[in-house]
Amino acid sequence: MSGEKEKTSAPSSSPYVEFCKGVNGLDKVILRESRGSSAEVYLYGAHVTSWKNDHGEELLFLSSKAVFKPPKAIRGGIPICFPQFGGLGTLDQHGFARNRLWSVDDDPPPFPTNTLSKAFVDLILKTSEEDSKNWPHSFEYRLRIALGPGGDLMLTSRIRNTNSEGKPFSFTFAYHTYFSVSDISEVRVEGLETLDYLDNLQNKERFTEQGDALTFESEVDKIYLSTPTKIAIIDHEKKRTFVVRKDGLPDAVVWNPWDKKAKAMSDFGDDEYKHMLCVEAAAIEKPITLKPGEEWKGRLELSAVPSSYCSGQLDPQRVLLGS
Ligand SMILES: O=P(O)(O)OC[C@H]1O[C@@H](O)[C@H](O)[C@@H](O)[C@@H]1O
Repeated sequence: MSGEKEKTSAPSSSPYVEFCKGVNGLDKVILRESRGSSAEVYLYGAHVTSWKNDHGEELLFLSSKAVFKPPKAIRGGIPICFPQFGGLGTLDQHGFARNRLWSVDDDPPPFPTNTLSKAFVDLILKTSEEDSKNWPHSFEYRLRIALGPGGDLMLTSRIRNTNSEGKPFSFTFAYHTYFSVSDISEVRVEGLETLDYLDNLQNKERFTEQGDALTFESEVDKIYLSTPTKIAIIDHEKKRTFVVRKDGLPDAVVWNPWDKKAKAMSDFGDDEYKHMLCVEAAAIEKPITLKPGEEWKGRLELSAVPSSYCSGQLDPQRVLLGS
């Protein structure tokens, strides 16, 4: 894919980008960086299902019961919620992008910033006749998924209104990232303390978070509002910190189904809630509105770094203020 200009029906692979088949023969792209990190992306949903560091350790949670069969969305990895987050509209839960077959975009418009990465793939989803019945708008959604030389995973969404009759459209959005954690009761999230949130478990009522980092001992489903561009997920047991950097995405959803909801989900193991946490960079409270011809950009950058200890406590300043 990298550097290719011509449109070809079967994209050719390189040492950095391999086009192959995944579960159930679904088309899959593997990105590899020279130091050993990798990522896997299904064209079904433009869904990242794996992100490994240069030691080959998996950083995303993927359920052992995930169903790789349309129209079910894949449970785990990074589902794309577009054009609707959750049930906030008339569409099916989380919109349709996560259960559509995307195409490889052979000739994407140039990116304003130069990326050092050679391990990237550009995907595209356009309006289909079927979707326009429920969401009567014409759009082009371009997604670049890139692995940086240091193993960072970067997702850039560019969504354009291509309506020809002058109609604007609005949407809500989330990168529904499932992080893999050693034990949910040993995890802290920093960067969301003192913020307002809507609690999905209490009719989306608005509350204010206490001053401490978030910890987990029961089901959580909250939409934090106007969040900082950097959030840290600290896994004490693994001594690993995930850093989420986001741009164009003011909100952040934190979700763990805990035991009862886990049992109710057919594509999720009963105990798997212990090993995952969703922290989702999102635009929910204020939907994005695009006039015809306008484009919106939303960027997610994930990195995983070894945690450092400072008098028995992880030092949040180093994580959140460090570059
Ligand atoms: O089962 P789904 O459709 O993938 O959704 C999973 C969860 O996704 C979260 O983003 C929502 O806040 C939760 O309410 C929801 O349960």
